[in-house]
Amino acid sequence: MKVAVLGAAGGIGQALSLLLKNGLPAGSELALYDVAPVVPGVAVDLSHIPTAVNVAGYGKDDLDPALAGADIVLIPAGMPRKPGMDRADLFNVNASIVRTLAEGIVKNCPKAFVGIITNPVNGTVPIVREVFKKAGTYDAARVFGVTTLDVIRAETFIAELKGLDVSEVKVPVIGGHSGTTILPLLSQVEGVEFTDEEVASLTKRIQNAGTEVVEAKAGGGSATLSMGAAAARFCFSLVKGLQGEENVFEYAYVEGNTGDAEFFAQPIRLGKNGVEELLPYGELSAFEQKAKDDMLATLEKDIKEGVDFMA
Ligand SMILES: NC(=O)C1=CN([C@@H]2O[C@H](COP(=O)(O)OP(=O)(O)OC[C@H]3O[C@@H](n4cnc5c(N)ncnc54)[C@H](O)[C@@H]3O)[C@@H](O)[C@H]2O)C=CC1
Ligand SMILES: O=C([O-])CC(=O)C(=O)O
Repeated sequence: MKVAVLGAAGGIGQALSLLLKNGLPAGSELALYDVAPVVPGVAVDLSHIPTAVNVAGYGKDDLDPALAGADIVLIPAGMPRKPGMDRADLFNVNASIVRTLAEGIVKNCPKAFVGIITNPVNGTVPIVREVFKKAGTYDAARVFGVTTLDVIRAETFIAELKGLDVSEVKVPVIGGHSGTTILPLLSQVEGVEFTDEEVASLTKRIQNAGTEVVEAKAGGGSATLSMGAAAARFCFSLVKGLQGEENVFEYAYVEGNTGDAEFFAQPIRLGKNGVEELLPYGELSAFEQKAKDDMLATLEKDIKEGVDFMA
């Protein structure tokens, strides 16, 4: 198993790479690519951890060897938000970074599973699709916008509020990955009752959780450690699917079949081909239905921005 992390020297990249070094199956290869000159040092640093995962660092001119033969590519490369910015404000800088990296994937590992973390996820995932389509290598079952952070936040906040064991709390989060496009389905959380006020305030907190971190870091960036944990969880699920394990489920922003928007986070079953099955998100409460109806225009605009960038 070879996993490449593109943007590996950044805040997310380093946290994620640490978790992968400790958690990938024995014999795996971890390829760390970044344009920052510190990346070989990050690789040397990690290589001193005693696990049977081989780590190699690749500098800015070595995208091709970093990607050669990769089974999974995770992309946290690009600029994070500062206070006062929306994720959409990152589009101009990050769109071309994602395009270049996607072109590298086409050239070196067109069959890899690709997890896109770079914001704005609503628009960067369509860019990757367009690059792959142009090259004739697109397979919707292998391209994922990573929205796992929304899921783990929802689980954490609900467990805290209700005094539950967080490992037992499961929360569907559908839609996109910014503001109101993030839609937690609190009506489907098993064994918990919420008042209308709790539904309204929890939904808002989950939607604004990224901004909560951006403001707390006060100009020092956005979520990196929780995102590292979220991306590692998603990667380990991809690995389990690839290894033939059954019943591996996650939520991700994919070109799916909900009929809501071209790309939409929905439940998926993972397997050897990536998305093995697209699952329905079930029944929505009146509150959730309205929230979904209200945000679809924003999500569609974000998707169109990504598609238009490649036109
Ligand atoms: N999907 C999600 O839930 C989340 C997404 N993010 C996004 O992840 C991205 C990265 O965030 P951080 O790690 O905090 O930023 P960071 O600034 O700490 O790290 C970004 C890294 O990308 C590298 N980079 C820039 N251009 C590159 C290129 N062309 N090729 C390879 N590497 C390149 C930089 O050198 C840097 O090391 C941001 O766009 C951020 O908004 C952040 C949190 C959650
Ligand atoms: O808020 C941001 O800019 C980073 C992010 O996507 C998140 O933390 O969910």
